[in-house]
Amino acid sequence: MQLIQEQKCFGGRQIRYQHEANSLNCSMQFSVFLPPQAELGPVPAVYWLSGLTCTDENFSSKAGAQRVAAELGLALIIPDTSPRGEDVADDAEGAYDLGLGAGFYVNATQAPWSMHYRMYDYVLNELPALVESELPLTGQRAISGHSMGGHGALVLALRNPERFVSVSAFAPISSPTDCPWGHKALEAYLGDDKAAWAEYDASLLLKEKGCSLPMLVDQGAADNFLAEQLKPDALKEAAEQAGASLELRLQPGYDHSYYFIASFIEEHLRFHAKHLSR
Ligand SMILES: N[C@@H](CCC(=O)N[C@@H](CS)C(=O)NCC(=O)O)C(=O)O
Repeated sequence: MQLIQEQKCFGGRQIRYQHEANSLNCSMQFSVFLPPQAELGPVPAVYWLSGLTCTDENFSSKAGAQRVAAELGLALIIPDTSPRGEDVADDAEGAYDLGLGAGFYVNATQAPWSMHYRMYDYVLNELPALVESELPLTGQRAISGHSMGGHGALVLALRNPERFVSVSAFAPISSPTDCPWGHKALEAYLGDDKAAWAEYDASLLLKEKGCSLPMLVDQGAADNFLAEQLKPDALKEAAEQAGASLELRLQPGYDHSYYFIASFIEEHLRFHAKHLSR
């Protein structure tokens, strides 16, 4: 991987890398924050998955996560939200919720998407293997994300609980099989195989498999997407049925923006640090 940008930040390093991603058949950029403790030895990592329209730079520049990550000795690993490049398929109308910037963290099975759209494999396998071999990381991982990325974080953790110590989300798409964003993406990427859709629905996975990991979810009560797209009640019901340890907090007055994320990212990082240090 090639370093393409670096800034000092809270005593640590905010870095941007580029590499050839085998799972995605394209060149990708991602961001990393290494806390000052990484100068002395390996540190655990929190993976952050962003939402629709984002690149790795939205979280890096808007969430203000570095101050607390530096205090807690946590690395932040921030991938992009879809494959990229001129030969990568995009929605014909350039819609923001399909194609570029909208990979939904799935392995697409349908043409033309299946050539590049394998963000599930990329985030679960290729990216951790790469950063853990090249950077001072212990291999302990927590995962979090926002909206489409909250969906990705929950699905990755629920399907692979042995890979993570804890999971959290901000305004996740809690049941993509039951909302317009999810329907559109899952139909395009996976076709009409509803069993395949269910493998990417956090509420259905939680109901079916339960979850041994600690889960923290924050949702803004003034989020425009809450009722139609996000549906956190589905996640809450699934957790109750499965006896899983989900803390779901409705935050009065907060919307869907990075102002909401910036307000609670400290609590999420402290939550993950508690589990990563065990
Ligand atoms: N553009 C869409 C919404 C896209 C959106 O809200 N994206 C969220 C994630 S779902 C985001 O993080 N946007 C980038 C940003 O705020 O920096 C719309 O206006 O309906």
